[in-house]
Amino acid sequence: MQHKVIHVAVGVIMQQQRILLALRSSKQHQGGKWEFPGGKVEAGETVAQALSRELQEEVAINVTQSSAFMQLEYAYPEKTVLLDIWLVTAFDGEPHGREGQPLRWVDIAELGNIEFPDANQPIVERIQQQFATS
Ligand SMILES: Nc1nc2c([nH]c(=O)n2[C@H]2C[C@H](O)[C@@H](COP(=O)(O)OP(=O)(O)OP(=O)(O)O)O2)c(=O)[nH]1
Ligand SMILES: [Mg+2]
Repeated sequence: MQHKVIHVAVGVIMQQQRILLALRSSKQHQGGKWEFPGGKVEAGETVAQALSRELQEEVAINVTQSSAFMQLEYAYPEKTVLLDIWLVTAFDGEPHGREGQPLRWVDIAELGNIEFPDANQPIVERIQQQFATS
């Protein structure tokens, strides 16, 4: 059966070769896994607007510099998502989990060791390709 595709704004928040991750609560879809903060694009919003809103709501930052990074559609058994992934390279504020979720900064080189939602593998590969240090 063909379901509606859920459009999601996702922020790869980068600072000094590290990326900010948040733990999805066990009650959420793909719960217990680490994610790039973000959420669903609402009707009438641009993706950039959704990204700014979600990052303010979830991790209390104000995005000041971002650029489109990649898009990826992924079919979970229960829903299909279109992840619209943006690189956030500057922001105001000190990130904290406004919904009680733990946050962590992870070195780009360590991203391969993190348990992400199943859709995220190509995102991790692309970040590591583009920002490899050694
Ligand atoms: N934010 C985020 N969502 C992801 C990632 N990878 C991935 O498959 N997803 C999926 C999980 C969810 O089905 C969907 C995002 O929904 P969400 O739960 O963040 O949406 P939201 O913040 O608007 O939350 P809610 O109001 O519906 O509770 O995208 C990721 O890295 N970050
Ligand atoms: Mg969310």
